[in-house]
Amino acid sequence: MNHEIRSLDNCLAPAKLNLFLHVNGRRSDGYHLLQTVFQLLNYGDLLDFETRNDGVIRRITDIPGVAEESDLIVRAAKLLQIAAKKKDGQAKASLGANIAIKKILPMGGGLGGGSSDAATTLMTLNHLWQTGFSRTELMEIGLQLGADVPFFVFGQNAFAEGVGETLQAVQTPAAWYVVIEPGVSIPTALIFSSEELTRDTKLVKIADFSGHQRCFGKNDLEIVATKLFPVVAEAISWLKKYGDARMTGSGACVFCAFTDEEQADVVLMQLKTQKKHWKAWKASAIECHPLKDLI
Ligand SMILES: C[C@](O)(CO)[C@H](O)COP(=O)(O)OP(=O)(O)OC[C@H]1O[C@@H](n2ccc(N)nc2=O)[C@H](O)[C@@H]1O
Ligand SMILES: Nc1ncnc2c1ncn2[C@@H]1O[C@H](COP(=O)(O)OP(=O)(O)OP(=O)(O)O)[C@@H](O)[C@H]1O
Repeated sequence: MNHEIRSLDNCLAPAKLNLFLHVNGRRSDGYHLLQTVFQLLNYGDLLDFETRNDGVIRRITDIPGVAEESDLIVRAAKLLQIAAKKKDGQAKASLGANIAIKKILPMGGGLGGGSSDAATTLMTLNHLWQTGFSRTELMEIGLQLGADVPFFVFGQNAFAEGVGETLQAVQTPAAWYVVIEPGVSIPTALIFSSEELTRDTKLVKIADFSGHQRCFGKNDLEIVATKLFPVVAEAISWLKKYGDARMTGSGACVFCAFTDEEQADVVLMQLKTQKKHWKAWKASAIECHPLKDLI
């Protein structure tokens, strides 16, 4: 057994955007069948990991509003610990970790923050604990935590189907994205449970997306989210002056793509003077998760 304390600092949990998000149906368990393209950004939460030899898992920084035991980071570490014990019995009984997080991504923002934190935890601890799970095994563990977790473990921009777990790598355009945080937190379940949600968008083929790239499709969750949260509609309509703005995931964040960083800077400057109360930032599209090669 390896008793050495091992650590990795500043591990990125990147944000994702849903470049489009179609709702195609609903399963008998209430979960929705989707088609979406996930885009990774070079912007996100930062996590530090240090192993311990006493089997204890600790989140050593506070996240206001998220209790330690319900934090997706802690739940991910515990699921990995259980899976390792099942696989390797006694040898893995002492696996523990201290985990610190610098929370950058807004909660209920549609950027996949909690899911990405969980995926970064699975990938990093699998490496530090030397538990040897494959990418597919980690994606299966991740799916128990949330529909978006498998994508982050997959580690590449992807066309997703099913509830988000059937993934196919996809080429997306190089771009700078301006993202507006309208200042509300939107619970994903609230949007999916709306009677006004349309669930019958026709299935598309990934080849259709590859042809059109940036302006392809729509976000079916947008109609419901903007009705319940008018500030999201306001953000979309403000950003639409500059391009094809839309909402990511179940909201609340709104984004628009630009070819050049300078164009993104101009939009951010305008926003600063006209809409001082909205937080906004730019990030570039990335092809792979920075921790992809840990697995
Ligand atoms: C909207 C997306 O962000 C698109 O990327 C995801 O599909 C949501 O992923 P997530 O935040 O990881 O969501 P989960 O924590 O798995 O689910 C939250 C709630 O959203 C609803 N939900 C989620 C995903 C899905 N395909 N169908 C659903 O109906 C369910 O009511 C579920 O209880
Ligand atoms: N580490 C975490 N970071 C953020 N939220 C967490 C975390 N752990 C648990 N949660 C819970 O998950 C909820 C959803 O947070 P998250 O930031 O993932 O939303 P989101 O960006 O809308 O996700 P998605 O795009 O997947 O719908 C939060 O309101 C919070 O209660």
